[in-house]
Amino acid sequence: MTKQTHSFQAEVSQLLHLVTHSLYSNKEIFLRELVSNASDACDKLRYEGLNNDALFEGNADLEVRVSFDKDARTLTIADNGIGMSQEEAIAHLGTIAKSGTREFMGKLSGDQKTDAKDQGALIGQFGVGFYSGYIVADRITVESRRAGLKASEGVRWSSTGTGDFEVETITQAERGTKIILHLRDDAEEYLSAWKLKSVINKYSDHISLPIRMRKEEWKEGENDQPGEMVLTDEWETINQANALWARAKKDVTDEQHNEFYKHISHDFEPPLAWSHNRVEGSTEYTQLLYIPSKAPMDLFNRDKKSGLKLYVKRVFIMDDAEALMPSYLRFIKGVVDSADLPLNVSRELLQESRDVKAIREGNTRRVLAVLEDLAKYDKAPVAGDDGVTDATTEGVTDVLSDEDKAKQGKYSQFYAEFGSVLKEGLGEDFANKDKLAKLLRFASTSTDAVTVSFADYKARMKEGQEAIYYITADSLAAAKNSPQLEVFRKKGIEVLLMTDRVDEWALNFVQEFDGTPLQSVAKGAVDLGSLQDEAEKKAAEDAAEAFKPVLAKLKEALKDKADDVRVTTRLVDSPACLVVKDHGMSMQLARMLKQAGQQAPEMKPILEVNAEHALVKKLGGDANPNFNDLAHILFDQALLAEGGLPEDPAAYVKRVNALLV
Ligand SMILES: Nc1ncnc2c1ncn2[C@@H]1O[C@H](COP(=O)(O)OP(=O)(O)OP(=O)(O)O)[C@@H](O)[C@H]1O
Repeated sequence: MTKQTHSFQAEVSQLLHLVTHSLYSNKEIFLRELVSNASDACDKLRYEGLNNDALFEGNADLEVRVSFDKDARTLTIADNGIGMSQEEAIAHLGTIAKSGTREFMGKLSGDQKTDAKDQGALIGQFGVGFYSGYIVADRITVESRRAGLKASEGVRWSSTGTGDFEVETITQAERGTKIILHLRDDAEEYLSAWKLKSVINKYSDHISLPIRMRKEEWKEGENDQPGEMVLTDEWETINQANALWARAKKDVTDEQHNEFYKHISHDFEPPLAWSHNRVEGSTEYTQLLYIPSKAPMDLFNRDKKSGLKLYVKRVFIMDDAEALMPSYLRFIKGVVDSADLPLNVSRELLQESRDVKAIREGNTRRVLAVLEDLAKYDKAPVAGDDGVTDATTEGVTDVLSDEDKAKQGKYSQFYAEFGSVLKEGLGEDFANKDKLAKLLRFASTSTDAVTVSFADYKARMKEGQEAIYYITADSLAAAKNSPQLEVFRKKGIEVLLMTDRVDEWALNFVQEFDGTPLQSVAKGAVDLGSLQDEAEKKAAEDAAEAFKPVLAKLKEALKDKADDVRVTTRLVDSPACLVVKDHGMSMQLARMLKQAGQQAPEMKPILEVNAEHALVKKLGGDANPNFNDLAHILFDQALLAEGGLPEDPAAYVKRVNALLV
């Protein structure tokens, strides 16, 4: 192929512009990105080579070489990994491969307020892959040959990073890729072995391949000239070159974990927590699991692949090994390195393997244990609390180690990001249902913060209270103002306020907690049991008795709308409310299903009326000429109060207006 010129994809030009204009404050990350790509390329070769030994071309010692040429002012990062064909070089280096990068770019350019410096700081943490080379280079030349292709089928790609790039065919004996950076004037510092080593140590020490540089030697000066370090022909390994997860736990620093996590997840924030273990027994494996700090944008896509990489005896096998984690923990990132699985294991085989099942169960247990631990130290103040202690930290002494102190607040952070997905586990993972129930947090009538666990609630239950009361609603405001809460408020009984869309579905799987049943305050008749005294019970019965004739008329007037009408003691300030039968679907869920275009059972709610309320009293007997209109208004208002809409809003308005004039 003679030299051809191609244009960059529009997003690449945009990215390159940002890279060159805003990243000067954090230049050195380019090396992390290029070494990371080289390492990925070697992993790919090792994997493809499992079934095709010829790809190694007689050399299976994979490595990355970093070298520089002071005179030519170039820095080269070379690997003997999978390499690129001509088509691959055009496709991969002319477009943005990572969907995450594209989203990130969208966010950056959408936010006009961030100036170039802030943008620089942001992308600096995020990493922009190959294109980060342009932070320090005014031209990048890539020479590559894909493993298995003929020497004459190599490719040279070259660009100044402005608009277009050139490609031509070259002959390259060794497979793999050389990234040659023609350094800018202000990037001369990278022509120093000392500088390069320090950056590689900082960012790339976790890379399991050897990263090699030419050894330097001190050479005495001649003729009174000062001595200097000169490069020799010997290559030395400058990193630890063993897989991070295979090292002893105590030998891995937090910074190394942070860098490794960023390398495997492409996340730009450090992880919230991690767990690193060697599991021995009938199935042997090493697990290194990270809980991210932030949820990805596609968290609720249940088809999203898990974030675990599978290795077998240090050989990379696959990304996104979904069989290693249950779907509700799909946000966990990390590595599993198995000692037992065959090297040629396929995705299909993974689904059926007993070892994999054991690993999945082990991973699940481990993640839940980390979450339990974070939850134990989560110091979330409850309303009226001075923030010093609360029920969640009970049992924890005041003298916390620094490590435990660092855990404070992390569970709330985790829960805000991932609480909803965790709830999927209630329906998915019956073996761990009890553990998951302990990890749930809700707002309640005592606090708007989503921090109340079932255990906290139980510890605060009133004497004689027999159930954990909760209400589901579309929003916190709707839940808090729900008429169904009135009697609970009056009696000072806490009610959990559940406002997450999945709550009602998830609660189907949790009927009780630690022996105490869960009871929706919007379902069935209220039975406060021994929380109600005899006098109250008697008064309620009398009121119901006296109200019977009106009730009969109400039932008749509303027979098309209400399944039943009854007198209730749950209301204090409101005239009426709607409830559903004990095990019925809540009105809120039925509405949600309908909105989502799904089948929801046609159901008529029960209208409960407060016989003590002035409006209800006004309904009166036969004499009231407006009885029918009032009855409908009562029903429609109860519907409005719980977030619904009257079936015929115009008729409702007409009725109210008729009474107002
Ligand atoms: N050293 C290399 N050897 C082989 N291919 C490479 C090398 N460097 C880059 N590539 C190819 O170029 C593509 C683009 O690289 P870039 O750094 O922009 O993002 P990325 O590495 O794809 O992100 P991710 O790591 O998520 O795949 C890579 O996916 C890879 O196919």
